[in-house]
Amino acid sequence: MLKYQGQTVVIKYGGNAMTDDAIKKSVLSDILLLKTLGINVVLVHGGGPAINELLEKYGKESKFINGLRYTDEETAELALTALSGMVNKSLVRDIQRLGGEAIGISGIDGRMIEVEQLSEDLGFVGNITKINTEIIERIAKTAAIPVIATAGVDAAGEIYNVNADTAASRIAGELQAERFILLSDVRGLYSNFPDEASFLSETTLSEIDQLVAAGKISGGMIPKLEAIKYAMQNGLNEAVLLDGRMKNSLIFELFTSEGFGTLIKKDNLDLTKYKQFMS
Ligand SMILES: Nc1ncnc2c1ncn2[C@@H]1O[C@H](COP(=O)(O)OP(=O)(O)O)[C@@H](O)[C@H]1O
Ligand SMILES: CC(=O)N[C@@H](CCC(=O)OP(=O)(O)O)C(=O)O
Repeated sequence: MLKYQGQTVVIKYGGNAMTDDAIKKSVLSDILLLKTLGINVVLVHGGGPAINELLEKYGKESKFINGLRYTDEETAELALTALSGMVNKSLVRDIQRLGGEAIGISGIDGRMIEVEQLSEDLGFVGNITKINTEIIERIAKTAAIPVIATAGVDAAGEIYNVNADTAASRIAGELQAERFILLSDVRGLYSNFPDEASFLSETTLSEIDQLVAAGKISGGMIPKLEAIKYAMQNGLNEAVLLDGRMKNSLIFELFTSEGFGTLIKKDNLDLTKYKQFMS
């Protein structure tokens, strides 16, 4: 039997990793190959740069607080247009051009991503209250890859902007994914970014807490790591930060024993606690 056959692999494709068309095509071919090998691939995407561009066209400024976009009502509409209209459909079309099948949906479809307001300061930014996975599971069982844009909807039907890392982590947790891979514009996690020598091929949640406390994490990496931590405390076993700008990084990561990006694991067992049983 092939490795991962029948298992679920959730891939989060960040907007900053999608800027080169040739590499994007190569990443999508790899994703298609995984699907052909019988893996239940679920593709969750971001699109921060596409939202920035659209806001600029409308003369609106992009403002971030701790890596999350301040979202007024108009920004929420434009974010939905950029993510669900532009980025999502271009990924679906590209997969189809490569000979595969894909169905694009947003968190609003089937009320997949239910939210409430995260904080007044951020405006229409959603805090996920529930993920309804049924629609994803139904698509994943077919020949098509579910391609998910991460808008959210609240109880009153109001639309919210949801960070794609947060949504992808929650989806991976709910689906009890075997693997959760975040493709970004960086090789992985560094203990002293961007010093190449400080690249971490493996790390744990408590080591990440120490890096955060030491001020070694900034920008979009903050919500990314918070999201991974939350999902790992709620069922997800591990996550991998991977370079989405490198051809075939997904294949190297999944099919070599060393992996390629930064593997994030729960904490190592503190063996001193079990000393009495070890004499
Ligand atoms: N310690 C760190 N290790 C790696 N990247 C970091 C670190 N601290 C901050 N970053 C930044 O986080 C960025 C990745 O987050 P982000 O731009 O939000 O990615 P994406 O758009 O793919 O979700 C990197 O490009 C890097 O500039
Ligand atoms: C609330 C919030 O910050 N939402 C993000 C949604 C897109 C996203 O997360 O895209 P990337 O993965 O490419 O960064 C935003 O507006 O940029």
